[in-house]
Amino acid sequence: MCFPCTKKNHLKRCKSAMDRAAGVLQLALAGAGVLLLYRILVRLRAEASLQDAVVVITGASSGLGKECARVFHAAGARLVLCGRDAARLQQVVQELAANPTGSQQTYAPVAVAFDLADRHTVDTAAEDILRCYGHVDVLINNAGISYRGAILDTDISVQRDVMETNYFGPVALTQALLPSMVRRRSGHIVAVSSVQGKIAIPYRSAYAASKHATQAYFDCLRAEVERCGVRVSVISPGYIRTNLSINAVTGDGSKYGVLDKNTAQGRDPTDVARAVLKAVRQRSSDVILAGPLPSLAIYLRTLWPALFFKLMASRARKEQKPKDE
Ligand SMILES: NC(=O)C1=CN([C@@H]2O[C@H](COP(=O)(O)OP(=O)(O)OC[C@H]3O[C@@H](n4cnc5c(N)ncnc54)[C@H](OP(=O)(O)O)[C@@H]3O)[C@@H](O)[C@H]2O)C=CC1
Ligand SMILES: CCCCCCCCCCCCCCCC(=O)OCC(=O)COP(=O)(O)O
Repeated sequence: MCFPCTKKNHLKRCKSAMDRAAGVLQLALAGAGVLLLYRILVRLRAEASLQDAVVVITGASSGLGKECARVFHAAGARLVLCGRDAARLQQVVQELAANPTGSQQTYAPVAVAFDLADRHTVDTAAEDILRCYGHVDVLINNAGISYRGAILDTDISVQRDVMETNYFGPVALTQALLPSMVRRRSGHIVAVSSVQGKIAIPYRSAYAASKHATQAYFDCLRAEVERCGVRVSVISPGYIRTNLSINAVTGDGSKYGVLDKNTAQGRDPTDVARAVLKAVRQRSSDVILAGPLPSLAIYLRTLWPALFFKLMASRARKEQKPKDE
């Protein structure tokens, strides 16, 4: 009796079917092995790519930018660190230069200080950046400011100022550096956006609008320059433990000056910087670094907008200041 199928006189046919199945299984295993090997090789090739790479980081004087500087420095990148305050940048340069890491060859970073919100300085800064090493491999548009306020109480100049820093500044720097990347048919542009580039939360209009604009611009750019060998990643983190909320502007342009609970309890900036490094290594297009609730909110905004808007209106009512009532 044939053991596998229990039919009498069936052993021969059944055996050959089993042989065939074993052959198919072997082939599948071999295929999976080749695929795994290929992926490991692709990964190794990508992981090696940051040694000596010229990486420009804006907003490198504090928070996420400073942590990005640390992790890209440790990966062997040649850094150009940007921010408004030359002295704070110099401090980061010295900290990194004093910290050679492991067996990796590291380089002392260079600092280029300029104000992203000043449209007259960005082109000159881009020329200074290009003069450092002759080209740029990775541009990380990280600098940004936050905002707190009701639209009714917010001066239009504040709406414009936040857009200048968070949107037009990075766009101007990107467009100034892009032609050289396209000429070399190589480069990677990262935009640090936010969960608020995917969903808009009440009393954050200027910030959320600037991040939505960032998402849209860099999505367009990704599609347009892929054929030129230039990659684009948009990173959308949830709360990160930095001074962002302290530096936020309010409706009248004054500084908010408070470390919000959400920000204080946010992710470790080093972890987020590692995720930025991974996105560059893996050439990821769009990365959301958020917990389940914000991620669910992003899906809800697309799949059930009416419910999302109701939840946001209820949030706005709860946050409403007494003077608005
Ligand atoms: N913290 C959070 O919860 C989250 C942050 N993000 C994003 O991460 C990015 C980094 O913010 P984070 O590290 O948290 O905040 P920080 O306030 O610590 O860092 C902001 C950086 O931007 C620089 N900067 C601000 N304005 C300008 C300007 N006009 N020109 C040039 N540089 C400027 C600052 O440097 P200097 O003042 O010396 O010029 C500083 O280095 C931002 O784009 C933010 O929107 C996204 C999601 C969550
Ligand atoms: C099932 C869905 C329920 C809806 C819940 C809404 C959840 C909203 C999550 C919001 C996450 C926002 C992350 C923001 C990250 C960021 O950019 O932070 C920078 C800020 O300045 C944040 O300002 P905030 O005033 O919001 O602290």
